[in-house]
Amino acid sequence: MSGDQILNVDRLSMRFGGIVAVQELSFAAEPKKITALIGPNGAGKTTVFNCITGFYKPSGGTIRLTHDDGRVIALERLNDFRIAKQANVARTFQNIRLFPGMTALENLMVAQHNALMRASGFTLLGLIGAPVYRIAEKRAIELATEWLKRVNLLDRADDAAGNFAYGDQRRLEIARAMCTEPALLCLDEPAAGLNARESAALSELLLSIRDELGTSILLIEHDMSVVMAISDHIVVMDHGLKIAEGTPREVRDDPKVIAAYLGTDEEEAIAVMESGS
Ligand SMILES: Nc1ncnc2c1ncn2[C@@H]1O[C@H](COP(=O)(O)OP(=O)(O)OP(=O)(O)O)[C@@H](O)[C@H]1O
Repeated sequence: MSGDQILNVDRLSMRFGGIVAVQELSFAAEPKKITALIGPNGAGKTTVFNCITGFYKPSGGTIRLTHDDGRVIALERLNDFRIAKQANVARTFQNIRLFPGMTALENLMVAQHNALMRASGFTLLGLIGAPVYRIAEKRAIELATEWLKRVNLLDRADDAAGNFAYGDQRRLEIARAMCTEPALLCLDEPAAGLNARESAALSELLLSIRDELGTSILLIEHDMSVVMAISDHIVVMDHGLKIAEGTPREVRDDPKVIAAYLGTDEEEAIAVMESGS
C-alpha cells in the first residue's frame, strides 16, 4: 500500500492465555478510503478491532493513528474512552448497541455528549443556558437531523430506536457513530442480518460517507457483496495471521484466500470467488 496512512498497525499481537488470537499483524489504512478486514470465523478480526478501539490492550505491537494536522496518536496506549474522545475513532459493534428506549434523535444527541459537555463548561453553562451552550446544542440538533436525513429516518426521529426494523437500527448506529465526526469509522459487520436490498443501501451509505465526507472507514464484514463492491483495500486474516492483502480483485484471485475460505464455509468461499467479477 502506498501513499498517506491514517492507520498503521505494526506487528500487532494479542494473546488470551494460551490462545494467540492475533500474531504479528501489520497493515495500513489510507485516509478517505475504505479498508476491509476479512477472514473466516475465528480469524482474529474482532480482536484486531478491539485492540484498535481500546477494548483490549494488545500483547505486543503498535497502532498509530495520524490525523490530518499531522498529530500521531499511539492507540495501543489508550483505553476505549480516550480513543473515542482524543483520537476521534468511532465504532459500531457486531451486536447493535443503541439505547432502545430512547428516540432516534436522542440516540444521536447522546453521541454528541462530549462536545456538549465541553460547551456546557461541564454543566454550569448548560444549566444557566449560556449562549455558548445554546449554540453548541443547536449545532448538535442540526447534525443529528442531517444524519437522520442521510439514513432515511427523519420521519421516525421521535420513535424509540428499539422499535425500528433491524436494517434501520443498523443505519441508525452508523449515523450515531458519524455524529461524533470521527477521523476513522470502524464498523464491525454492519451488514450482518441485512437482506440484499438493505445491504445494497448500506453499501451506498458507506460510499457516500467516504466520497462526500472524506471519512476513512475500517470495516469487518462477511457479506462479500458489500466488501467487494466498496472496499479500496482488503486485508485477509486466517488463524490470527495476515494471509493476503490488496484490491478486491487481487484478493479474490489469491489462492491462499480461496483455500482459507474453502477450509471453512463453502457458501462464503463461493461468494469470495464469484464476487467482484
Ligand atoms: N476475550 C477472549 N478470550 C479468549 N479468547 C478469545 C477472546 N476473544 C477472542 N478470542 C479467541 O480469539 C480467536 C479470534 O477471535 P475473533 O472473535 O477475533 O475472530 P473473528 O475473526 O472476529 O471471528 P468472527 O468472524 O466469527 O467474528 C478465537 O479463537 C476466539 O475464540
